[in-house]
Amino acid sequence: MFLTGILFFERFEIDILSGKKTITIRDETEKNFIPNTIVQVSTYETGRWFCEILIKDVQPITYDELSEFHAKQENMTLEELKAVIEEIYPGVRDLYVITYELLVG
Ligand SMILES: CC(=O)Nc1ccn([C@@H]2O[C@H](CO)[C@@H](O)[C@H]2O)c(=O)n1
Repeated sequence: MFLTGILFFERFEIDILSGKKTITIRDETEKNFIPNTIVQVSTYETGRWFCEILIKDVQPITYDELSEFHAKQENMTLEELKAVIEEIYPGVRDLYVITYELLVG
């Protein structure tokens, strides 16, 4: 089955709603998003809904392939992005870049 909802840490909500953060990087448990489908977005902490996104693309990537290009789309430096991913997914090297467009905020 494909995924129709996604959770984000509250600390990223403002960046998502302002359009500064246009990708998320997830592990294989969250790779089953389908391009051109709408996904409901809620906070990880309390499950509070805060927007809808349109999935544009899902592409596999390894941790070592992450670049300034991805960091810019996360509104972070590459060092910050790698630290965040290492914190959320310690030791995971096979990841997925999910590109999305904000629909309702
Ligand atoms: C709530 C939960 O289960 N998982 C995640 C996993 C990732 N992310 C964010 O995606 C980007 C790359 O990983 C970074 O901006 C992360 O902080 C998130 O907000 N929540």
